[in-house]
Amino acid sequence: MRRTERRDFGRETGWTIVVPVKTLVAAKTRLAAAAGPHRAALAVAIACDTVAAALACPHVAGVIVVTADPVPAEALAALGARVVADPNAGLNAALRSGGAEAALLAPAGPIGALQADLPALRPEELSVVLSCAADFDQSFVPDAAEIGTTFYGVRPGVVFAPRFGGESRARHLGGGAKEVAPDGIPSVRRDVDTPSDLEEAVALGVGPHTAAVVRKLKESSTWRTPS
Ligand SMILES: Nc1nc2c(ncn2[C@@H]2O[C@H](COP(=O)(O)OP(=O)(O)OP(=O)(O)O)[C@@H](O)[C@H]2O)c(=O)[nH]1
Ligand SMILES: C=C(OP(=O)(O)O)C(=O)O
Repeated sequence: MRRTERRDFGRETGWTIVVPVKTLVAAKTRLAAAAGPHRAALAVAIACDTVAAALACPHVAGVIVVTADPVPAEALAALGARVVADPNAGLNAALRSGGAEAALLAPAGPIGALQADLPALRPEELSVVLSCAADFDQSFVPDAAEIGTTFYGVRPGVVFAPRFGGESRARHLGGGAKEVAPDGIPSVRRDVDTPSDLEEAVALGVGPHTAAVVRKLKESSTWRTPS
C-alpha cells in the first residue's frame, strides 16, 4: 500500500489523529437504498472531508488512516494522511493498530481516534475538543444521538483503548473516559449513518467532497428527502 505523508508528525505536543475507514464494499450500508450507485463515492467523499478538516486543525500534528481499501487509501493519502494497513480484526483493532503507529511516530504526543463519517467537521470545533481533551487521561465526544462516540483520545503515555461500536458512549464512560461535550461543537458530533443524518450534516455545512456527491445524489431517483 502506498504510504504518503505531508505532515512530519514533528510537533510533539500536537495530536496524532487515527481515522478508521472500512472497505468500500462494506461501507455506509445504512445509506445504501438512498445513495444507490453513489454509495461508495459518498463514503470516500465523507472520509475526505473529515480528514481534510482534521489536517487543517492547528492542534493536529498528523492523521493516520487505517484501511484495507486502496481507493480511500489513495484519496486520503493525497490529502496528506499517512495510510497504514488494516489488520482486518474489526474496528477497535484497526484503531489500536493506528494508535501503535502514532506512538512510534510521535511518542510524546497525545493520540485520538476520530470516526471517518463527519463530513461537516470544522477545524476550529475540533480544536475546542482537543483543548478540552488535553486535560484528561482519557476522554471522548458522544455522537449527536448520545449513543455512540465520534472522538476518543488519550494523553501521552496513557494506554490507547478505544471502545467504539454500537452503544460506545456507555462503554467509554465505563472505561473511565471523561465525556467532553461542550456547547458549540455540532460538527464534531454529527456523524452520518442515515439519510436524515446526511440532511443534518448538509444543514450544518458539509465539505466540498461531500457537497459534490450530494448534488448528484439529489438529482438521482434513489434519493428521497427523509421525513
Ligand atoms: N479500518 C476499519 N474501519 C472500520 C471498520 N469497521 C468500521 N470502520 C469505520 O468505523 C466508523 C464507523 O463504522 P460503522 O458505523 O460501523 O460503518 P459505516 O460504514 O460508517 O456505516 P454502516 O455500514 O451503515 O454501519 C467508520 O469510520 C468506518 O469506516 C474496520 O473493520 N476497519
Ligand atoms: C461505531 C460507532 O458509530 P456508528 O456505528 O454510529 O457509526 C460508535 O459510535 O461507536
